[in-house]
Amino acid sequence: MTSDPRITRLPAGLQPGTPPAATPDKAALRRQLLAARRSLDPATRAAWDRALGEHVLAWWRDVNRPALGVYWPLRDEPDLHHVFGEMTALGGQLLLPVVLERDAPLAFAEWQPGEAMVKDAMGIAIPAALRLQPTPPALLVPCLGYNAQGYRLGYGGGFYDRTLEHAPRPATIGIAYSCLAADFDSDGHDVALDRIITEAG
Ligand SMILES: Nc1nc2c(c(=O)[nH]1)N(C=O)[C@@H](CNc1ccc(C(=O)N[C@@H](CCC(=O)O)C(=O)O)cc1)CN2
Ligand SMILES: Nc1ncnc2c1ncn2[C@@H]1O[C@H](COP(=O)(O)OP(=O)(O)OP(=O)(O)O)[C@@H](O)[C@H]1O
Repeated sequence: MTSDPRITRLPAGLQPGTPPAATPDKAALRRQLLAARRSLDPATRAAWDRALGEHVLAWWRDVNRPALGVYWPLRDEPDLHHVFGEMTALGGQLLLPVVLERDAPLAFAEWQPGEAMVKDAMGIAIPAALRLQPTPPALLVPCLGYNAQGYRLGYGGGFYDRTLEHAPRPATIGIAYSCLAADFDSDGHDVALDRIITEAG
């Protein structure tokens, strides 16, 4: 097992550390980044998830907040399940995002690692016993892509942006593999994340 980026199989023109050229077409960029993430070698992905988990744990030990919004990985997003137990042991309540309606902010539900899950209408895993809570003071935000200014590209629902436009704005940590760095312009409604954590730190 290795974290050597040379063993990844990325599409031509999308090698680690080489952001793709700026494109005005976010749909095309989403397809490109989804393909890049899907094509990651499983051993590399596992090593990167372990490294990401360590960085997130170190951040969580420092920030000392009562609750953290995490995510259940979708479409080859980094999987941080291996550190969620330890994060709970450190004292924080974990919450998962829940889409209650389109064109609206996310809701958040209390979640304990290991509890029963169901799929919602969009096919996203949510706790079977939905215990809704206010937006947490800190959020891990999965990024399909991210740019040098800390803006994120998601799946096009606008849910995180609509969540972050409300006060009090949570501390936001974008989670991504470093090969998903991209060059795109932010839109007026986009909210920059406080920090992006990748496998590199
Ligand atoms: N792991 C994880 N959970 C999450 C999110 C996430 O980004 N990651 N979300 C973060 O928001 C919410 C789900 N958001 C989603 C937004 C759009 C689509 C979706 O299928 N979009 C269509 C295109 C829609 C359009 O262009 O209008 C698609 O991709 O085909 C799926 C989930 C809540 N849970
Ligand atoms: N705060 C907002 N107010 C109004 N419309 C918004 C807001 N945020 C996003 N939108 C709209 O939602 C749609 C998707 O936004 P965007 O492309 O930024 O999604 P995304 O961040 O990739 O998706 P997601 O957060 O669900 O993963 C766009 O049509 C955008 O105009």
